[in-house]
Amino acid sequence: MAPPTVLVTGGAGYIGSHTVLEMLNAGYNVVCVDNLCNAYSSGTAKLPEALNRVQEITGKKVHFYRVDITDREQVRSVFQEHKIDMVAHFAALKAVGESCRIPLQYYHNNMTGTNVLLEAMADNNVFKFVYSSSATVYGEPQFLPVTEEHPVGNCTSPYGKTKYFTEEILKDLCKSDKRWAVVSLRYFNPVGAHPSGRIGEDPNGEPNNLMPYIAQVAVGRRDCLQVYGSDFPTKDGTGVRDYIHIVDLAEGHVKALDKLRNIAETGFFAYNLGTGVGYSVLEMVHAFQKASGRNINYKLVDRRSGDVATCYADASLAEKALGWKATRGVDEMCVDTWRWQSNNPNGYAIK
Ligand SMILES: NC(=O)c1ccc[n+]([C@@H]2O[C@H](COP(=O)([O-])OP(=O)(O)OC[C@H]3O[C@@H](n4cnc5c(N)ncnc54)[C@H](O)[C@@H]3O)[C@@H](O)[C@H]2O)c1
Ligand SMILES: CC(=O)N[C@H]1[C@@H](OP(=O)(O)OP(=O)(O)OC[C@H]2O[C@@H](n3ccc(=O)[nH]c3=O)[C@H](O)[C@@H]2O)O[C@H](CO)[C@H](O)[C@@H]1O
Repeated sequence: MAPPTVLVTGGAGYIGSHTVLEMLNAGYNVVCVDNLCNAYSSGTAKLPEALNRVQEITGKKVHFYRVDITDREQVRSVFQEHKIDMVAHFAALKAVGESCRIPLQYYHNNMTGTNVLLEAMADNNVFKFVYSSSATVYGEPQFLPVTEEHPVGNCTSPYGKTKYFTEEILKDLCKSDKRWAVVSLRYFNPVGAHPSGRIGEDPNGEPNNLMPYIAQVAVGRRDCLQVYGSDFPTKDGTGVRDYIHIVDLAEGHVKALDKLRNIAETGFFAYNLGTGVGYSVLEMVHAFQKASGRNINYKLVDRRSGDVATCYADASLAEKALGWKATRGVDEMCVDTWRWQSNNPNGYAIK
C-alpha cells in the first residue's frame, strides 16, 4: 500500500517546514503549496530555501507549487496533479498587531483561503484535515492550566478571531457531513529550531514574537529587546507563556495524521499542543543568555495591547488521544534556536 500523500499549505513557513521534515521522516509523501508572502526563496531556485534544506536533511523529495490558497483555480490544479489523501493547513497571516491594522486582509487571506481549500478538498473527496489553531482562541484565560474545555471566542485580535471563526466553520462542516475528520491543534508558543541548525524561524522584517527577537539581539541584528510590561501579576512582573519546542510541535502533527489515517472515527477534535509549563519573558532572556553565552540587552517598557498576563496548557488530552507529549525543555529550545541563528545570522537570505 503506497504511503498517504499529505497536502501541506504554508509548507515553506516556520512551522510548516519543520512539520514537512517530520512527515517525510515518518514515511508520508508531501506536496507543499505556499505563496511565499512570508517565506524566503531566491529568484532562480525551484524550491523555497527552507524546503530545499528539508530535502537535504531528509534525503527525500518535496513536491512544491507556488500557489495562493485564495486562488480557486491554482488550488484545484494541485488536486488534479496529485492524489491527495489528507491536508495539513498552515497557510495564514499571523501577526497579531498587523491584524488590528489590516483586518480585511487577514479575514480574506485566512478565512477565504481556508474556505477555498475546504471546497477543493470536498470536490476531490478528501475529508481528513489537520488545522493550525492557536491558544489565542481562549482569549484571557479564566482558569489555568487551560484545557480544551476552556471557553473559546473571546479573542483579543482579528488574527485570533480568524482562528476561532475557522474552528466554528470546521465544527459546522463536520456536523453537516459525517465524512469530515478534523483535528484542530491549538499551539501555545512554538519556538526553537531543528537540531541540524539548517532550518529555523526567519520572519520577514521586525519579529513580532519574543524568541526570534531575542535571537536577533544575540546575533547582533537588533540592539535591544523591549520587554512588554513588567507589572503583570506574575513571578517577576513579565508575561508568562507555554513555550513548546518546534520539533515537539511537528511530531504532534505526525501523531494527528496517524490518528486520521488509522481511524474510521470522523468529526471535530481539538487538542492543546503545549508543555504545561509557563516561563516569564525574563526567564526566557536568562535561558537564552545561558545557551548562547551572549548578553541580551533589554528594556522594560509598557505592556503591548492584547497581551494576556499568563497562559499555559493542560496538554493531557493530546497525550491520551494522540499518544503525544512534549519532551524538550527550555534549555534545548534556546540551544537549538541559537545554533540556527548563529549559523544563519540573516536567516535564509545569504547576504
Ligand atoms: N508561530 C506561532 O507562534 C503560531 C502559534 C499558533 C498558531 N500558529 C499558526 O501556525 C501556522 C504557521 O505559522 P508559522 O509561524 O509557521 O508562520 P509562517 O508565516 O512562517 O508560515 C505561514 C506560511 O504560509 C504562507 N502563506 C500565507 N498566506 C498564504 C496564502 N494565501 N497562500 C499560500 N501560502 C500562504 C506564508 O508564505 C508562510 O510561508 C499559521 O496558521 C499560524 O497562525 C502559529
Ligand atoms: C497564548 C497565545 O495566545 N499565544 C499566541 C500569541 O503568542 P504571544 O503573543 O504569546 O507570543 P509573543 O512571542 O509575541 O509574546 C510572548 C511574550 O513575550 C512578550 N514579548 C514579545 C515580543 C517582544 O518583542 N517583547 C516581549 O516582551 C509578550 O508580551 C508576551 O508576554 O500569538 C502567536 C502569533 O503571533 C500565536 O498565535 C500564539 O499561539
